[in-house]
Amino acid sequence: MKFIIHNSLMNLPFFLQWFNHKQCTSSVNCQAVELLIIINRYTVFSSCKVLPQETLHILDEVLKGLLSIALVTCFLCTLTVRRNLLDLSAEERRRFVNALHQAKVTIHPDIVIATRRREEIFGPDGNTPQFENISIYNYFVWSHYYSVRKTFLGAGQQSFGGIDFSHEGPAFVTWHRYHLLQLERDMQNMLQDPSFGLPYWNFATGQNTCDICSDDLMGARSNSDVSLISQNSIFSQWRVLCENIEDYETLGTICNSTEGGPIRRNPAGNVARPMVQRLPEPEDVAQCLEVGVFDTPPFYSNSTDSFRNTVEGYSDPSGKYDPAVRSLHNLAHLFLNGTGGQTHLSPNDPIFVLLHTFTDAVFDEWLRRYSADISTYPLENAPIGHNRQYNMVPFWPPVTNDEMFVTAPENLGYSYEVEWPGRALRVTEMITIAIVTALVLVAIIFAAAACIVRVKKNKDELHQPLLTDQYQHYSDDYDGISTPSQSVV
Ligand SMILES: O=C(O)c1cc2cc(O)c(O)cc2[nH]1
Repeated sequence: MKFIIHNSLMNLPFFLQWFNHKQCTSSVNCQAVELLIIINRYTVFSSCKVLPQETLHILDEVLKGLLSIALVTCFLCTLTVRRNLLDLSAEERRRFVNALHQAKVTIHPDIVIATRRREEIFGPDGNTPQFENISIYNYFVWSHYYSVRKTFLGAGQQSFGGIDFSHEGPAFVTWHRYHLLQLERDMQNMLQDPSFGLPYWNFATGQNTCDICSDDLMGARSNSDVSLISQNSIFSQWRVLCENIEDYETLGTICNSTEGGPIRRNPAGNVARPMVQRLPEPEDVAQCLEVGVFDTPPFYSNSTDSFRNTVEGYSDPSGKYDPAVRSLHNLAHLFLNGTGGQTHLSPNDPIFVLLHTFTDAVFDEWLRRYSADISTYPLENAPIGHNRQYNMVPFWPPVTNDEMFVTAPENLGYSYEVEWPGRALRVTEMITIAIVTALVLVAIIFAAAACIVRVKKNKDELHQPLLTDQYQHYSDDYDGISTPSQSVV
């Protein structure tokens, strides 16, 4: 028992790092930390009887301090709000763009990347480990590349492209969720600001222009080359990682930290593919959220009536699989028409971050509406890496898909500030509403007519001479009539 408390004190940085790794992921986790510390307090009292009372008191105070740190961390974690990029003030926009650039040029404090496969990881002499430092943002790029990279099968052989740990399967949403969480946490640490939240790009505008491609945000189009970013944007200076895909595939190497050419982006400019010249409609999001089943066999890109495949964008927005269709997330990637449209490269364009936070917001809304129903998330038979309890490649420390299948505000310490579009009415619904409205109108007209008739009838009755008047008249006449007693002879 003494070991536990000693350990928790000595390993405080590690402990907080672990705590942070879990992103203060839930109030349950926060409570667990609280409980752990409280338990330790009591173990001090119960097991360290040899210590003088004063020391126990000091230890108790130290532990109370730790508890406060943990609780403050919890409190700050819960403050992360992901907002619409277009709603940020000029100052907030500037800070966000600067933060991204800082992440692009700051060496990741904890991570190095492997640049060779396991067989060659110790280098040609067996004594030169093949790892490299990498920047925070480039690690974000590299981990996405790694998740989609082809498998080297040997010199002179075609690499195998059938494995994708992050797309075309149920893990699409969970993998990208953790990918973003990792970047957000790394940036929070870099900025020393635990409330920093990644904004989102609501790409479902139905427009054929990129509304966030301005120089105060993700960069306008260059005047000199339609597929480049304007010189007025810092992103025109960014250089792309993992470009040399042919080399990796033929030599059996892995993308390293060497940067190459500039980001290419030509929104709506794919003349050969008119379908990707326009962004998804707001209605598409509303329709996608109506698909209540998370995923369906074969848990792949040809799944039909699957929420995951619909938001990923291999189905039409109502959930019907169609090989010719690209919608929602896929359509937004292809609309960018450049670096952001190629899976091994796409995170090099920082729009990737915003496109995926929005996709994650749709996922989170789905989780909320359907009470995070995980029953159709496959335990087995999904593509490799996509089963429910499998670790997501290549994240470290290991994290499984089901750990990300939880509502974000309650479990992961962040929320989205977003309003969801209402779904347009179907023809059958419109007909039903028309019939009901017509019936109600007929009923109102009928009731009004009945009322009018009744009022008129009452009015007529009111205009009839009163009995007293009649009596008066009779009486007047009566005066002129001789009474029976006055006998007229
Ligand atoms: O062709 C597609 O549907 C497509 C392209 C593309 C690029 C990307 O980075 C993704 O993450 C997905 C994706 N889908």
